[in-house]
Amino acid sequence: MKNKNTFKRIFEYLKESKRNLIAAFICAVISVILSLIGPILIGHAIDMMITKGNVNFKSIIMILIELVVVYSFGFLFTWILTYLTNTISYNTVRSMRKDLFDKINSLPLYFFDTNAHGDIISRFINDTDAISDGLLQGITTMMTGIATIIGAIAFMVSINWIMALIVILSAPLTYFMARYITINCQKYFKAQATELGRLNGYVEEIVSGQKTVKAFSYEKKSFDNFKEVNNSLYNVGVKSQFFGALVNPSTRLINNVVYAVVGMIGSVISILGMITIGDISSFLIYSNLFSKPFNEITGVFTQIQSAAASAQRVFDILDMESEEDESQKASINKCVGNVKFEDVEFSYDKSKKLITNLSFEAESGHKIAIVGKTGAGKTTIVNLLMRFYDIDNGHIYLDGVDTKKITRDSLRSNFAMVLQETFLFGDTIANNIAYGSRDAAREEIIAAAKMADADSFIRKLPNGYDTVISDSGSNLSQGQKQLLTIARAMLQNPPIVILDEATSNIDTRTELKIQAAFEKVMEGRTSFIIAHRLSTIEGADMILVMDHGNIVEKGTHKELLKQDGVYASIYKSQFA
Ligand SMILES: Nc1ncnc2c1ncn2[C@@H]1O[C@H](COP(=O)(O)OP(=O)(O)OP(=O)(O)O)[C@@H](O)[C@H]1O
Repeated sequence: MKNKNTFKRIFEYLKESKRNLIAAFICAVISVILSLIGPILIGHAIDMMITKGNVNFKSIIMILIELVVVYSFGFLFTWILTYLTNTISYNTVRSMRKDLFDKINSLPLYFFDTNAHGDIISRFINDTDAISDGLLQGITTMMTGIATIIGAIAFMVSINWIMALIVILSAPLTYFMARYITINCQKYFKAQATELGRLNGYVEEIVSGQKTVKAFSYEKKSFDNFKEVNNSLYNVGVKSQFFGALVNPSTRLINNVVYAVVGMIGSVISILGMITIGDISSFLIYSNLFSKPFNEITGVFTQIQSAAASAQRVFDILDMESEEDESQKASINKCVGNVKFEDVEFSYDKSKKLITNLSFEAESGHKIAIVGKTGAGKTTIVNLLMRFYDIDNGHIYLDGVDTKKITRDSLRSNFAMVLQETFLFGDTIANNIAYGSRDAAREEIIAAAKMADADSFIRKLPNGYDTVISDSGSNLSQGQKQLLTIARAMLQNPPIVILDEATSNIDTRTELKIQAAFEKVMEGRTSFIIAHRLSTIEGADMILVMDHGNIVEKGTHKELLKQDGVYASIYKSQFA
């Protein structure tokens, strides 16, 4: 049932290429008709050279010329057919990839947090490739196959209907044999696509985490893990081919037996004078032409099944629930920057409560520091502020407007984030700074970089602002990357900023630079700073101390020290 639905959905995509499909079908029919005329001509030629000294050379030469013309046109139409089917298959897969990309952009962050990135990439690349191959083979073979079968039947019946009946009756046998085998190996094709995705996921993880792999001397273990996934892909691959490869030879076997039987019967009725040698020759060619598509169709069955399994994996993503449609929601322009959390409840895993009753208010221009031990829920506050995740209960207001009632885009355009894990794109430094402000002029980019104190190091790079960042910034230091993201936030110039202090990998001098840049970016903006070193937040307007998802203390540095609670104990431990 699922398979049937998958084919139906592939067919929906094929509809986009309706014109090309019709043209391909016409080409298929013409090339088949041309290939079917050949055997009749050959039969006539044979009948013209029956006995020694009794050969009609003139007519044979005429037939040869006709044959050359027929086969030349056959070549031309087959070539056009191949070109058209390629276009159809590429177009279909292009549309699928477009839909996939569109879908990926609309999926909630939860999807990326819970799925291996390599597996998602595999669906994009390997699975769509398998669909393309399946379509290419499937369309050509089906079109020419069906036309050849119908044409060959007509020609065979016109030559001798008894022999034709024998050939035709053998066809279902071939079909059922092929079907039986392919149904049985379908599960292996599914497993193959899954294992390929797993392999992709693993390799991606190891490549991007190479530093950690090396630091922990994990090479051997990672190689063992890789071997396990690789072997399991090998095993399902071999199993699917063990059964899949049976299809073609077994159908050929049936066809060859039928071929021999028809030859024998033909020679008997020819002795009885009911059929000429030329007709038997033509008939045998037709019987071959008739059975060939069955072999080919059954041959591509495996490929089509593999394409269907891959298509299912693509459709699984397309069927996932996107973030809620916001076309009816209002947009907000630049806000003043008043933020209010009111009785907010939220948990990632709905069976495990995290934030149960969180309320606080941040006035425009204020600096709010969020502190707490690891896993306390600091990043979660950011996730909720930006609506990367939606809250389960309560309200978050921006300038008094419930953020659920406005579009995510307009909400997010009021924020800039500088995270610990900086992400840079494989583009120039200038374009990376202008990522959130695409229309920015070069002078504005440079001014932002200067404010973030990034200008001096950028100028020392081989191509200055036009230096292309390689592999998400591996040619830059951690501190330099963070300065770039601060410049990005400066350029964006939003009313609210979210800053995540870096905890590691930064030398003291760069850290001071970052601190200074942070101070500048916070000026005149509502700012949320996830602080790890309490020395940097003494001047904050409000410090939220978090534990187990909730705020356990709230106030200024002085007030919290006076309370002598959690904050005071963390502070003392850092400055003891
Ligand atoms: N995407 C997620 N899915 C499920 N649980 C999550 C997810 N992200 C975080 N959590 C859990 O939610 C809790 C709060 O995590 P959060 O990342 O907000 O902590 P944090 O205070 O920012 O920690 P850190 O200082 O280590 O970054 C943790 O128990 C964490 O395991």
